[in-house]
Amino acid sequence: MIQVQNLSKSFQDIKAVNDISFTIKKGEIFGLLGPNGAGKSTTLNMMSAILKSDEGHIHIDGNLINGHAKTCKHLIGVVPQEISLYEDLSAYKNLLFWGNLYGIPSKELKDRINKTLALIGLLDRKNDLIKTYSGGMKRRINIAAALLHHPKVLFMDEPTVGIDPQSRNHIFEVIETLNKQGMTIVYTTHYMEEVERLCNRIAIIDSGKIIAQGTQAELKELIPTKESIQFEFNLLSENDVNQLRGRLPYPLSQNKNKLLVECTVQELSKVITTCNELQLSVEDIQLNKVNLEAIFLSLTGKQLRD
Ligand SMILES: Nc1ncnc2c1ncn2[C@@H]1O[C@H](COP(=O)(O)OP(=O)(O)OP(=O)(O)O)[C@@H](O)[C@H]1O
Repeated sequence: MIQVQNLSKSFQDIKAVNDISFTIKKGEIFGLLGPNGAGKSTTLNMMSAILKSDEGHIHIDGNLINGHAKTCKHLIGVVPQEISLYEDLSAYKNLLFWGNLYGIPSKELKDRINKTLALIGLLDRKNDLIKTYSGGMKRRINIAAALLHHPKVLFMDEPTVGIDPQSRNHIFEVIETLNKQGMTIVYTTHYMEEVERLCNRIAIIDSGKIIAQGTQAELKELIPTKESIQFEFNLLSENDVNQLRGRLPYPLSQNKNKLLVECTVQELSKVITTCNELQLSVEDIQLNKVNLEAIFLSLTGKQLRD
């Protein structure tokens, strides 16, 4: 559905996007994950023809996009980072305004607005002024505005920044419903939990470059670190650790009363049984998962939210 080839963009001497390429299949939720300033918005702005690229090509549903805003208009729905609504108008009137910009016939538009408001869970608030809405509700109206013209793909630029957890969940549910209906979605964020929950495939972007891409399982293969489980005991002597070493086939490392065992969750019961046999009382257990944060750290030497 989407092909991005060797895309680059500079602002004076800042190389905001540096020779990136990726392909997105129809019906996928594709995540662009990276810290602030990584180049996510610049990429999305080029993909929606808001910005012209210096180099490279973008094709969406067979159409060459490269700066052709007209081609994009009906193909793409864009949910920008900023809320773009009139505070003194109701949600319904805001959506009427957006729908008219797309030339949707008025009878059809009313029906679409009601359906879209129902989808985002705000039909009962449709006549309330936007200024009475919470930040999260405004975001949901922003999403509705991007859907009225029935685009084939939806671009969402950090749609959950600065909103409460309940609205965040609501937005996730909307995204999942849209995706089930077949919508292809490009989702940018610096929250790894969001891409872990939502995205089929992910490109990790840093300093304008894609440093890794693939499914979560593929990305996890990129680093040698395995899952590990940390046990905390009431008391743990060197002799206890030696006994555990003799009985367990996993690498162990001790730090005072804590023991790091390089095993998977599936192997946890074996460790607990052995601890019970040795009469070691486990106080706490913590799972250290190989997540995207760990992958980012391993590939760049820094935290996602540095
Ligand atoms: N219009 C512009 N003029 C000058 N520099 C820009 C412009 N837009 C973006 N940049 C710079 O390009 C780089 C990438 O910015 P971009 O907004 O694409 O990053 P991002 O990953 O979306 O981050 P954020 O989450 O902070 O929006 C940054 O160094 C930014 O300062």
